[in-house]
Amino acid sequence: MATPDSRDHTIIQLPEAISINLQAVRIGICGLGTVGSGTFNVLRENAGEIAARAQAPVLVVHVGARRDNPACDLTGVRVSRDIFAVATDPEVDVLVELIGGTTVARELIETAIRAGKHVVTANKALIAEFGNELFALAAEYNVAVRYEAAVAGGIPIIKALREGLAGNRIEWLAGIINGTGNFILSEMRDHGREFADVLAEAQALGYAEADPTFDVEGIDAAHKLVILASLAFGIPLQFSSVYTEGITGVTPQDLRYAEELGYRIKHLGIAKQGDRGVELRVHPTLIPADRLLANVNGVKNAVLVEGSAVGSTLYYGAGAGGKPTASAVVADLVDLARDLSAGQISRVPSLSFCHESLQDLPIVPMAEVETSWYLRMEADDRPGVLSRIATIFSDQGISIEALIQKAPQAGQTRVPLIVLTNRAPQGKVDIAVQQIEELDSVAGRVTRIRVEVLDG
Ligand SMILES: NC(=O)c1ccc[n+]([C@@H]2O[C@H](COP(=O)([O-])OP(=O)(O)OC[C@H]3O[C@@H](n4cnc5c(N)ncnc54)[C@H](O)[C@@H]3O)[C@@H](O)[C@H]2O)c1
Ligand SMILES: N[C@@H](CCO)C(=O)O
Ligand code: NA
Repeated sequence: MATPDSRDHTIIQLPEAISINLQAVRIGICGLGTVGSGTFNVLRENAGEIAARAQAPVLVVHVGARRDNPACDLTGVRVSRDIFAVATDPEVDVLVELIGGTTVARELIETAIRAGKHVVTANKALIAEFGNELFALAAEYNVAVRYEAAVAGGIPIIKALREGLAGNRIEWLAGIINGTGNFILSEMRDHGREFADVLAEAQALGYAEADPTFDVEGIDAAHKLVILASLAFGIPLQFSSVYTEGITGVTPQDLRYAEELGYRIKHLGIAKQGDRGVELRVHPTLIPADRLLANVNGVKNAVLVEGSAVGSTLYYGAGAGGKPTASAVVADLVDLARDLSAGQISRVPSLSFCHESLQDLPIVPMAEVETSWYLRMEADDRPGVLSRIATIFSDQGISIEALIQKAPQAGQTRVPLIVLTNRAPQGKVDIAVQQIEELDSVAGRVTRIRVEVLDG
């Protein structure tokens, strides 16, 4: 590490209390898009507080970017078009990877680790899919890989699970963990806006992934859920085990009917551990409208964690966006700077549990996962139809909590019928739905959305 006065770019005003003789932590940022530019600017704007907390100036010395970003004043900072020049720069202590994706980003991080650099990343796809390998490589080279920004943007949920809740057995967690998806559902519900129109706005605001199907098909939430589940239960990262359903099938009609029934539809990531193993699932979910999670709107995220000792705790804040995500990246940098000054970079294991203690618990098959269900169908409005449907449910041992028949829509002979069931395994519901879809008196497919009450 260099002393700040040995560099020509030390133009940041630091409080006098921070000794100028302290060694600076030298940062290389790769990727100067939404999060990269946010991180660069937060480090500049809050340099005094950051240095006071880190007990050392945290200085960006090298930026790797395809092009400059007008939002960032790069005067005095080395800039390379080749991001690998940052990963091998002997003057860089910590590489911040903010390019995204799992190919070049993986190679970049591995190069940095092999060059003895610590890494901070916001890349949930990379951690979820290749985190096991990256953490092992980092351990081999005695460097840290930090990823607070990878889950729920600015909310310090990784910190909470790795450290704050370390005294608990985590029973389950449920979260709104994709800002773009929550923004879309909120705008559709509150302002009747079109899905595609809101998605375009989320992209313009810098919330969406480079490929927005990751947001709307639930893949991004699945990446994040896998990370949360590993931290919560001490299991290796296993992206392929997550059941993933997005929000593209949620209609304005269902948002409205849910509301009428006293529920809201939210896209949730849910991880639960029980006697039969671990449930890992991402899907739209009806939750009672009076729950805190039901009232998390727009780009906000929230994660509800049920711990054996603490009970329920809830973490809320901005789930996407440049500055909020930068807040998490910079928090990792401050943490790392503190660890570096204490000479203890692996004080907290990457996945909270010691690597040797990670346990590959069985994943509960979806057919066995029990929830309540919202089922909507179009049925003939004539005697006997309701009792046929009710019999199909009772034959599968599924009890009906509510059955509502709506008025027919203009020009329609069939009526929308909504069934709310009590808790039942998905396998039973699959059979009942198939039998209902085969009835002549029911048209088309049955819309199915899970219902969770999220009781602590
Ligand atoms: N945007 C958010 O709100 C948010 C929140 C949390 C995490 N993330 C994650 O942060 C990462 C960055 O996201 P973003 O929204 O800032 O994306 P972005 O597209 O705004 O920025 C990425 C930048 O990296 C650059 N880049 C990509 N490949 C490069 C290469 N090979 N060489 C040089 N530059 C390259 C691009 O030109 C772009 O400027 C992603 O992993 C994303 O999942 C984003
Ligand atoms: N695309 C992501 C960014 C934050 O991880 C989201 O909308 O939540
Ligand atoms: Na976070």
